[in-house]
Amino acid sequence: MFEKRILLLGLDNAGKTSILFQMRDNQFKQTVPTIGLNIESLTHKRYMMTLWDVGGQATKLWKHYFDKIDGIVFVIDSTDEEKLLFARDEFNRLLRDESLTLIPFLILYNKSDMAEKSRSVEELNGRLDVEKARKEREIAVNKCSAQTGEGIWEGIDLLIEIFERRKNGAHLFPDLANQSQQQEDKSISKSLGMIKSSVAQDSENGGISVKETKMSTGRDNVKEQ
Ligand SMILES: Nc1nc2c(ncn2[C@@H]2O[C@H](COP(=O)(O)OP(=O)(O)OP(=O)(O)O)[C@@H](O)[C@H]2O)c(=O)[nH]1
Ligand SMILES: [Mg+2]
Repeated sequence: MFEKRILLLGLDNAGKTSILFQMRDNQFKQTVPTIGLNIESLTHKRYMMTLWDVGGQATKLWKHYFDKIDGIVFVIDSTDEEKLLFARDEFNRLLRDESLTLIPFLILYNKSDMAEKSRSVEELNGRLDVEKARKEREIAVNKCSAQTGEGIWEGIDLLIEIFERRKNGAHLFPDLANQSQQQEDKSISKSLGMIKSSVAQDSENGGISVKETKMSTGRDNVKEQ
């Protein structure tokens, strides 16, 4: 079983909580605007996913949840012409955020059940400039409806395909992945170096005093350079 932390982001009223409840309960439930967040852990295929549904009214607070996440599901109301521009701004802000450089995205164009108002994937992709963003980021896209449930799991499966590819060492942007790996390795060996020298100092002062220094690298088999 693989554990993944996934953030559900998007403007208020996009349908994040409705999607989360549909995934959890297999039915459409009435929601109220989210103040704070909802968290649900769901198992799908070989993945244990913890989904963090963050309220869309306070977009400035999103960054507090960026640490240690594996994917972002960005939900857009496909029927809301007026809000598309704001959604694009927020989407671009996420793409520019340095701590998210390697994070894959799934964009869900929600409310597809409102057939008359719901825009096509092609049009929405164009409005968000998804093709441009895809030049340096893995972005899956799907239309869905939290009301009928259609398209949600299909979208999640696309995200899982990205996780699977990466697990097998096939990163779509290997240069970016390597660069970030090297930076991580450097900062880890720097920390290990600091621990070593502090232990050495202690033994010079006569006696071995082992300091309680716990480190979590987040990775196994870290090689020192
Ligand atoms: N027709 C239709 N309505 C939907 C769908 N998804 C959500 N809604 C409605 O859209 C409104 C907002 O849904 P929420 O799930 O609360 O939206 P949210 O993104 O969580 O909003 P915040 O918590 O404010 O960020 C509610 O009235 C939902 O019933 C959908 O797929 N189809
Ligand atoms: Mg909500």
